[in-house]
Amino acid sequence: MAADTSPPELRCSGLAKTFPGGVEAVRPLDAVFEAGRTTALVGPSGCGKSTILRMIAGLEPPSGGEVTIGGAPPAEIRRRAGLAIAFQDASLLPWRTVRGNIRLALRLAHKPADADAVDRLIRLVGLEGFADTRPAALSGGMRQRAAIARCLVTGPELLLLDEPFGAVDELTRRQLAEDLPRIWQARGTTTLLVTHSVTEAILLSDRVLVFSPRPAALVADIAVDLPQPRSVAMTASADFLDLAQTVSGALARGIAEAPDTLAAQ
Ligand SMILES: Nc1ncnc2c1ncn2[C@@H]1O[C@H](COP(=O)(O)OP(=O)(O)OP(=O)(O)O)[C@@H](O)[C@H]1O
Repeated sequence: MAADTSPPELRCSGLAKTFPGGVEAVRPLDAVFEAGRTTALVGPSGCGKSTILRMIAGLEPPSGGEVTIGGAPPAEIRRRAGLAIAFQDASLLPWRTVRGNIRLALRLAHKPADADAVDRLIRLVGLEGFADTRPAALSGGMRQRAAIARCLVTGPELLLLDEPFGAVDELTRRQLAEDLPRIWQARGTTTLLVTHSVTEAILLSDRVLVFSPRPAALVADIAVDLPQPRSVAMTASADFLDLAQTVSGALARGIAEAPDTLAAQ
């Protein structure tokens, strides 16, 4: 792999956000995300996880601190189309088919149209038979899966996933949880994943960051040292259950130590 395409290290230094109206969403965050690793961000609803992801993507200006990706501001990785983001509301272009939306991502990233790669991803996310369907004729979960395929097709260096499986049924979710890490690990993609599911966080990641209720403050930084590749069957193992208890315990501690949370939500 050429040096300029190797996955970059992501660094948050004192990264903080207070919105102009005075809502404090993110307490200063110092974290380094190693290249090629997957980190899950978990925390109570509304704590500030999406705000962190948006600041990392350069879509929301921090009110304090900074984000650097490979030593440069987020605008740089966006300029070279090395960043892919899937948010909860899969924003597909309504007038394009599934295949058309995925191909467009390649075109916008100035990458060659690889019809085989597009079809492989469509199959991987379980949309075989819907390649020529427009978003309006898909379910919410199918749209999310199309958006995930669109993110992956460009082979991003940095992948930001915000509750990407929110509208996906349990069976497909399990399948995606097994299949997707294989893709991004094989490519050495640095991945950040926001999820409400402790199981998903552990299954998909090398590391879980647990945040307090708003304003999001880092409560725990937990290494997930389970072997790869992982399968859903592992969720019943003693090691997995131990980790799940550690993450749930940290979540509970964050809530207990933020007594003014309910009033502030
Ligand atoms: N543009 C904005 N202006 C003011 N407040 C905002 C803005 N965007 C988000 N917030 C507030 O910041 C807080 C954190 O929101 P954010 O979406 O980051 O939380 P989250 O942890 O991702 O939530 P969820 O898990 O429910 O998706 C919320 O209280 C939200 O209302």
